[in-house]
Amino acid sequence: MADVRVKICGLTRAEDVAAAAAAGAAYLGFVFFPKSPRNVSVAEARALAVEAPFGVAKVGLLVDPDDALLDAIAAEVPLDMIQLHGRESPDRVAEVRARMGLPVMKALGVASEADLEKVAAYGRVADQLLIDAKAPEGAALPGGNGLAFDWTLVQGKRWPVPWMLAGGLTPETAGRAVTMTGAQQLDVSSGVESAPGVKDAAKMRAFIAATQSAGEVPRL
Ligand SMILES: O=C(O)c1ccccc1N[C@@H]1O[C@H](COP(=O)(O)O)[C@@H](O)[C@H]1O
Repeated sequence: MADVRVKICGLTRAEDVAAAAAAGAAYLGFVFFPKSPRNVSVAEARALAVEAPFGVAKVGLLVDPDDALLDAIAAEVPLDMIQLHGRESPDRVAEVRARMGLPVMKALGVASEADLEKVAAYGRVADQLLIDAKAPEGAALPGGNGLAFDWTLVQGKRWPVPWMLAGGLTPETAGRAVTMTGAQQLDVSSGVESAPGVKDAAKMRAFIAATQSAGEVPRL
């Protein structure tokens, strides 16, 4: 049995927050990005976050946020972590971390070995890394596209801080993702939806169950 921590991202309804937590999610993600079908306003995120069960980490996903948005979220939404999913530099990651007084997880889009060269610089300033598929050129969203990357790129890698695997994961692929990469944390959004932005409780349960019954996490 693998003790894998799962983040369910892009929650927009109270019933989905409850279902994700009941299924065993370790992290709940709220997307603050108007182009996303999973976007929530600051007020909507607050309503969801205050009802989230104790002990489940609430993560705010932002894409190149300005300080006004950060301050509005800090004032209203009880979060435990910030996920930066844009083109934020290492210096900006450090600034956001200090401004919010919260740990920051920096997402890095990966399509080739060269993309992993950035890990060292971000590993010095971020608390966690999220290794995601690189969004295609011209895509409306920098993540949440249901696209996977070549997992062999992360096999055997050691990161300076804890990391999550993301990108196109589904209940059908989650177990193999854990076994192949040794990831101890997975992040999923579109793979547990019945339509863009609509979470599916059965898929969330199946996803988390698949991670827990995956083979022993190999020591790579
Ligand atoms: O989910 C979104 O709408 C989103 C928008 C903007 C940036 C990131 C987004 N989601 C993150 O993308 C990855 C992969 O998602 P998927 O499982 O392939 O749909 C994940 O980290 C989400 O948090």
